[in-house]
Amino acid sequence: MVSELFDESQWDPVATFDFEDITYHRAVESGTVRIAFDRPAVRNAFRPRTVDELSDALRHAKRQTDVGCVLLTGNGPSPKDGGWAFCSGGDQTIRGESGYEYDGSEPRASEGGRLHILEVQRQIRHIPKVVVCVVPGWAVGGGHSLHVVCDLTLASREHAKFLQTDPDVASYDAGFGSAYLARQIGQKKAREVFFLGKTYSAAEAAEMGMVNEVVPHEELEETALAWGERINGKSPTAMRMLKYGFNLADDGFVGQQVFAGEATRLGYMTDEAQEGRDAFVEGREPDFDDYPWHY
Ligand SMILES: CC(C)(COP(=O)(O)OP(=O)(O)OC[C@H]1O[C@@H](n2cnc3c(N)ncnc32)[C@H](O)[C@@H]1OP(=O)(O)O)[C@@H](O)C(=O)NCCC(=O)NCCSC(=O)CCC(=O)c1ccccc1C(=O)O
Repeated sequence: MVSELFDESQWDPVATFDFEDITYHRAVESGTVRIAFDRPAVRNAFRPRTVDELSDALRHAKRQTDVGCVLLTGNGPSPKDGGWAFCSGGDQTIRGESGYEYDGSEPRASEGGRLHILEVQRQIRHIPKVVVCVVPGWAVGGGHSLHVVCDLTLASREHAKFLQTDPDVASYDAGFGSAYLARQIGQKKAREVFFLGKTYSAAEAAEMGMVNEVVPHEELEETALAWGERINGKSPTAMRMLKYGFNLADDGFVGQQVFAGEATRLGYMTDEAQEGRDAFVEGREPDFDDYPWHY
């Protein structure tokens, strides 16, 4: 069983990979993929292997031109105690002096401690698709930050809980996890999340503006899939430009670069741009007379 909420008839495994810490599926009937933490016994805490796998799955999803929506969730419940989690952040049991450490048997063990969940945050931020965080239980620490960076968050009414423990374990996401959270819920509330470390229910998180919708636990994944279908019905170009437009001001020059790159792609697709290319290739002056100075 992948997860108690997972409907096998709606999904095919993505065969390219042999993941250990996550599962990766593609919807049978729509351009939606589902990437899920699969360490429910530790509330889906991530270790370096988990982060590598997440990164590989996101890189693969990015390149699927018929996929418009990525669902990021956590499998469950825990076989130990039945508890549910999206993700409880970095696995504290393998945290070394300079980051989270591979187990000695893994090929990358010699690389030392890693903090590369931040690279995954940037992948989520830049992927030209809508990423929906589907929260079936705890979203804590680095798991909370992942929910913050996703485009939308859908939460289980009964089991979703939101908590920032970073300062309890002397960690600090001083990037998207805190500063971008403040954009979502306001400075006072974001500071409360980190400085008081209170646990918020799904309803409270929705009230604060960091969760889009709260649904009964049993309906979580079917609602997420329905959101994916809705998203996939829209114009890919419009959705991509909107995502990058939403990101632009907060992401500085990188935000501008990503948005401008897509604007360049649109430019390349015009006859006008092709005239520029053809003129160079044919060794003649370009003739842009047919192309108006639009206003
Ligand atoms: C998540 C809890 C609130 C759940 O509480 P509860 O339901 O009572 O369950 P427990 O009995 O506590 O837990 C069950 C079981 O799971 C183990 N476990 C839970 N979380 C972790 C974890 N993060 N690491 C390792 N193991 C975990 C727990 O020990 C139990 O095991 P048993 O063997 O059954 O006893 C609660 O569990 C909790 O508070 N967990 C810790 C949350 C936490 O502090 N997370 C780390 C925050 S720091 C972080 O995530 C850093 C991330 C990062 O890489 C980063 C780096 C640089 C900049 C920014 C970041 C960033 O934040 O993203």
